[in-house]
Amino acid sequence: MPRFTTHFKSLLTSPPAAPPATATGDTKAGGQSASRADIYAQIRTLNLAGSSSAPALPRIRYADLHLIPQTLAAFPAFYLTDHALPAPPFDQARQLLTAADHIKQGLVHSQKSTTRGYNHARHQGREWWDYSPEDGGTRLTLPDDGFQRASREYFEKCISLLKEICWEFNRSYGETVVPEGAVDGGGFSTMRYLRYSTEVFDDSQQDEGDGEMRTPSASAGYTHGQPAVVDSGGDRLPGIEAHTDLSIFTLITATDPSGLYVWNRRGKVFAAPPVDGAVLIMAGDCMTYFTAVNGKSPLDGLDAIGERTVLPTAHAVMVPARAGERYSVGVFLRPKREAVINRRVVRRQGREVLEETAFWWLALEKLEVEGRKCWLADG
Ligand SMILES: O=C(O)CCC(=O)C(=O)O
Ligand SMILES: [Fe+2]
Repeated sequence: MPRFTTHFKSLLTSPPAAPPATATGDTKAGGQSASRADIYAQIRTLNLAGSSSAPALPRIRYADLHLIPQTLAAFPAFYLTDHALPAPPFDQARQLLTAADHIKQGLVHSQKSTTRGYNHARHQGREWWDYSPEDGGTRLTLPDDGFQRASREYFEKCISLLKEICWEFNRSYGETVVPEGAVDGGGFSTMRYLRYSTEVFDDSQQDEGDGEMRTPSASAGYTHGQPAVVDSGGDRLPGIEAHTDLSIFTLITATDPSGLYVWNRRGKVFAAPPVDGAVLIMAGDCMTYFTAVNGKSPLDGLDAIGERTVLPTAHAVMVPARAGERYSVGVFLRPKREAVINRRVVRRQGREVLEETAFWWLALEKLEVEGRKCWLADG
């Protein structure tokens, strides 16, 4: 069976199925997909010019959740406004990510989990800590009641909101898009505090800096080897390489300076700066499995892509040189490990059989992808 990587490559670099009539995000004339080099060139240009010169992402009010399914079939992400979420826990992110090294060391997961606790990977201009929801967020965390309360509250409220968006898909389409039991108890959801700063560069390995974003080689952690993001002058910038998230939905809030970019299936880049009082919502890999054409899977390539299919939001962070530190908080709604995320019909030994894909399989398969995450666009 061809690798998962190849299929996703073809999904994201081939002209998409016709968007719905109301869609405007994807209808760039010509329908040509952009190469990875084009996308990074666009991001670098916007990054230098300031994000206000980039096309804007749509804004949806909480009262209009029903607009989300059609919006996500047309745009790679959207802002949600007028929600009732608490203030994002940036102070908590700062508190943890600027704590003394010996404190951070005590928060590293003993089994080197990449989704629990303080990350053990080398620092490539960003560092991060993952909230562990088990036992009410009391594991691998700071021994501080205020910190724990604010983190738990933000995580739980965001997860409830993302679940509401899932039910909105089911309601809008009058059928089960997101299986009900998949996110019971929060599934395998988590929350991440990130800090982007030149202070956290790892200087043990230098890069020649030829103006390309780097695909880190696969390792037990997120990255190793070169810094992830290098600008055309050879400056290393805090950032995160191009990827999609292993989630159903991801909710992001960030401080200035801006630095997050998302792009659609035709390679049109949108800036996603922080917007006061709004949260940014992106689609994760699971949405493509949930919204594939009936009986098809993203593993079937373009055949799986219909009008309603939501592709995972490709995104990258590049913080402008000398712009100062950026903090962000990402909340990832994920299914339970054993949840079936897709059923497709395949021919085996001359017979048609129904094949089920479980979330744990997708998670493992994604770990196999060379470079782990940067497998979206050709180029
Ligand atoms: O910092 C951000 O805005 C994005 C972080 C991100 O993409 C991730 O952790 O998966
Ligand atoms: Fe991400």
